[in-house]
This record gives sequence, C-alpha cells and structure tokens, in this order.
Amino acid sequence: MTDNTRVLIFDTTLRDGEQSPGATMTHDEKLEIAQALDEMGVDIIEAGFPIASEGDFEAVSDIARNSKNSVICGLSRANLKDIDRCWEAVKHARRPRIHTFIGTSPSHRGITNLDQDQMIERIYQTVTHARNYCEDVQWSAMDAIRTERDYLCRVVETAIKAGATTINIPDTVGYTLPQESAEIIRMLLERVPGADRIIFATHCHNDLGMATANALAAVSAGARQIECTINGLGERAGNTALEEVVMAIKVRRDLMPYTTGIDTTKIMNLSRRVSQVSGFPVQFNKAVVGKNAFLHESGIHQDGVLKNVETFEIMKPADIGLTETNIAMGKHSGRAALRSKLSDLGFDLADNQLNDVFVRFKALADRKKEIYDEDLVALISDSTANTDSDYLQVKWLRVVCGSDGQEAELKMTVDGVEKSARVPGDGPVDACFKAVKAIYPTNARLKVYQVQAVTQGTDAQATVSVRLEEDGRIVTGSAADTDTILASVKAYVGALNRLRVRSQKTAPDADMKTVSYKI
Ligand SMILES: CC(=O)SCCNC(=O)CCNC(=O)[C@H](O)C(C)(C)COP(=O)(O)OP(=O)(O)OC[C@H]1O[C@@H](n2cnc3c(N)ncnc32)[C@H](O)[C@@H]1OP(=O)(O)O
Ligand SMILES: CC(C)C(=O)C(=O)O
Repeated sequence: MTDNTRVLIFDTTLRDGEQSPGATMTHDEKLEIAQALDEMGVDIIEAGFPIASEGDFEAVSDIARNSKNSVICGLSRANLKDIDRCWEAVKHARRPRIHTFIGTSPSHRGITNLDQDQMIERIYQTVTHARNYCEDVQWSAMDAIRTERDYLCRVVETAIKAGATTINIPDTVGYTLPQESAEIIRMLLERVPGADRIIFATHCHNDLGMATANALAAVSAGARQIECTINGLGERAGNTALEEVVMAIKVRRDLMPYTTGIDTTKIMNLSRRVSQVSGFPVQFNKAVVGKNAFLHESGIHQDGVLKNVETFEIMKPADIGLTETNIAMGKHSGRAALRSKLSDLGFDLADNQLNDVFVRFKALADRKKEIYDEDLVALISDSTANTDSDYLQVKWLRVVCGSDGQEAELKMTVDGVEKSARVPGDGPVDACFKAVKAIYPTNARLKVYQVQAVTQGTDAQATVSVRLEEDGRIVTGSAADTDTILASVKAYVGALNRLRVRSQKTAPDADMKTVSYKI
C-alpha cells in the first residue's frame, strides 16, 4: 500500500463478532453478510476460524469462493495443523490471507506453556509455514498491550523476519487507554527493524468503552488497519464498531486526515441486518446506528435543527444510508411499492419471497395504521427465517391476563404432530413458556428475554429476543409481531428449534447449514 493516508478496514463480525455468546449465525447468513461487507468496501473480511468446526471451515471456504474484492482471511492458532486447515479454506479466495496469533503477555505465555525463547521459535516457525502457502500473512500478538515492551519488540521483529505482512497489536481484554494505544504503535515503529515495511493493525475490545478511541489513537500513531465489527459485536463488551471509526474518520478529516474505502451509505442497512441475524438488538443511543442517533426531542434542539441542521447534527443521516422516501407504505400499497421500498432498505427479494412478505405486510397493514421502515425490516426477518420444516411450530395461542391470574392455552406441532396445553403462570409470558415446556419438555435455561418496540405507538410491532443455554450451548431466537406475547412464544420456540439442531451435531460449534431456524 503506497497511500499512507489510507486506513484499511478489517471486519471481523463473522469471527470475533460471532464469538459473542449466542450470536451464532447460520451458513447462509454468514455468506449474505460477507457479500454485503464486500459490496460496502471492507478491505479484509475475517470470515471465521476454520479449525474450530466443520461449519466454520465450510463457511470460510464458501465466503472465499464467492468473494469479489475483499481479502478473505481465516484465523489460526500458532500451530501447523491450524494453519494448514486455514489455508485449505481461504485458498479459494481471489485474495486470501492467513491470520495466525499467539498470546505473548506473561499470563498468556503460561496458557501455551512456552517460555520467551520457545515462543520466539514458535512464532518464526508458524509464520514461515503460513508464508509458504500465502503471500498475505497477518500475525497477532494476543494481549499485546499487557506484554512487556522489550519482549513485544522481539516478537514483532521475529514475525516480520518470518514474513508477516501485517502485524496486529490487539488490546485483547479492553484494558488500554488512547495515550497508551498510540504510544505502543509509535514505539514499535521506532524500535523494530523492518517495521516500516509492514502494516500495523489495531484490534480493540470495549471492556472500558474505549475501543473506538483506542483504535483511532493507534491510527494517529501510524497503524493503518483497524479491526472492527458491525454494531461493535464481539467477545464480552465487543469490539471497535466499524460504523464509529469509519464515520469518525469521515467527519473529523481535520484531525484525522485519512480515508477508508467504505461506502458509508450502506452502514444502516447492514447494521439492521447484523442485528437481526445475530439476535443482538442495537441499543437506542448507540453512536451512529442507534434509533435515537438522529432524533431531536427537546425544544431547543428542535428549534436549532429547524433553523440550521448543523447546530445539532455532525453528520447527515443520508451519509449512513438513512433516507426519507416519499412512498408511504400502508394497506393500499402494492407489490411494486413494497419491492422498491425493500430495495431501498437493502433487501432484494426473489418473486416468491416478495409474495410471502407481501401477504404478511397486508396482514400487518390491516392491524397497524402506519408501516415504518423498521416494521418492514422486522417482517423480512420473520419471513426469511420461518420455515415449514421447523420441528416445533406454534399453531394457535390464547392468553388470559388480568388481576385474577394468567393462563396460556397453546397448540403446537412437534415433528408434525399437533399437541396442546393449558397452563397457569406468573404473568402471561411465564404462562406461555410453561405451556411450551408442557408440550415439549426441555432443560434449556432462559438467559435473556428482551422486548423492544420496533416503532412508536401502542400498535407497534415488538421484536422479542430470547437466549437459551443448554449444556454449554447458547442460542438466540427472535421474532416480531404486534402481539408481544405471540412474538415471545415464537422467539422461544425458534430458539428451541435452534438448540435441538445444535445438540444433534457432534461438535459444539457445528454450523447450521441446511435449515434456517430463526422464526
Ligand atoms: C482472543 C481471541 O478471540 S482468540 C480466538 C478465540 N476463539 C475461539 O476460541 C473460538 C474457536 N475455538 C474452538 O473452537 C476451540 O477452542 C478449538 C477447536 C480451537 C480448540 O479446541 P480444543 O482442542 O478442545 O482446545 P481448548 O479450546 O480446550 O483449549 C485451547 C487450546 O489451544 C491452545 N492455544 C490457545 N491459543 C493458542 C495459540 N494462539 N496458539 C497455539 N495454541 C493455542 C491452548 O493452550 C489449549 O491447548 P491445550 O488443549 O493443549 O491445553
Ligand atoms: C485473535 C486476536 C486478534 C483477538 O481476537 C484478540 O486478541 O482479541
């Protein structure tokens, strides 16, 4: 790369993002997200960890086969077997990359049981092995921030000598602060021979809410690759959010005189899609993509924005793809308007899918006065995920609520056989979930139950996310409906379908390639 002002965007939504407990995506969802990232201009897509499971291997291989512009990268530990497997998957890409890593800090050296010199040997051996396959090799010093500075210089020098072309300096545990993040990159550039020949990357976690600031500080000091995820998804508190660093660089060109290759107008649609497939709602006040990010509620702000939009807006909604169209969707709208609106929202559906969504759209329009973009996105989520082949299907539900107590009456099919139950509960949702359990006994533990109104108004659709855990397996189900209780049951049953399929696979991380289980 010759342009020193260009910052490469390395998206790891499909690898580190998928490590968020419960965020597992299906094979087809991963392919779809990868294609959208490629079209958005992401420079490098980390598609997965090929040795982790057969499903991850197949997903990385297929993403590599279908890639157009982006470099496709796979992760591997510092051993020959992982690297071989990684190459087998990424080699199908027009532009493959092997990413290999090892924990270099004192506590991480303890995990792999290597002393400082043994680790240096391991790094040299594994990076050389990767380079024998591939010209583009990234090496990461996991927990670099807590690694002794002199030793960090040694390991980085070793990786460069062995042929690494990108060196990543991760803040694996989200411990650093901007001044330190910058200082480490500056030190490496000054002290390590050959550092000027490679690209330094920054990979920050958000445990202290510093991920974006730390990534930008590293860039100011000379890093030229930012590792990030859509919506900041990732281990624990997540990673640097792609939308935040990209928009910060765009908005503050005066302080950050850099560019990225990202088409920012695709941000909003991709954020919504990742939220759907991962089952992780975006918090309302999330920077850039939160529902409230461009809303002005108080009088002085509204007055200011009406007089001059720049008073309270530092970026235009259109810059991230939030556009207002003059097509109002309602019960009198037809297929053409629906197709056009969905296309604006980033969904290009086949005719049969459009017909399916159209039926649901009309049913919703009968119940709801105004149909907002968010309603349509929720509808799509429901229709693309609900399959007739689901083992458990909700057929009918009636709930009695009120001060005299609550009771749910439910009919479901279990593998095609209709069953019913009538069960009291401590509240309507509790009664419903107990009714599901009466029909389909399960030991799955409810870890998260979350309801979010998709739009305003009492007729708003509710999106419900349910996370279940059984034997260490965590799955998420989500569903939307104007009836919050019905959405809750559908989300719960959807998660049970996912859990059932996952438990049938031998590997805990096995992928769900053939069926889509979210309802
Ligand atoms: C900071 C990060 O995000 S790192 C990436 C984290 N992502 C993941 O772990 C998701 C995918 N992981 C997996 O599917 C599994 O952990 C696998 C398939 C990779 C390994 O599974 P297992 O063989 O059962 O090992 P397990 O997970 O119990 O332990 C990890 C092993 O890798 C070793 N290890 C960890 N990091 C590295 C590394 N960078 N290089 C070499 N070995 C490593 C550990 O020492 C441990 O080895 P041991 O079994 O000899 O003690
Ligand atoms: C594998 C590395 C890059 C990682 O995810 C981390 O250190 O957080």
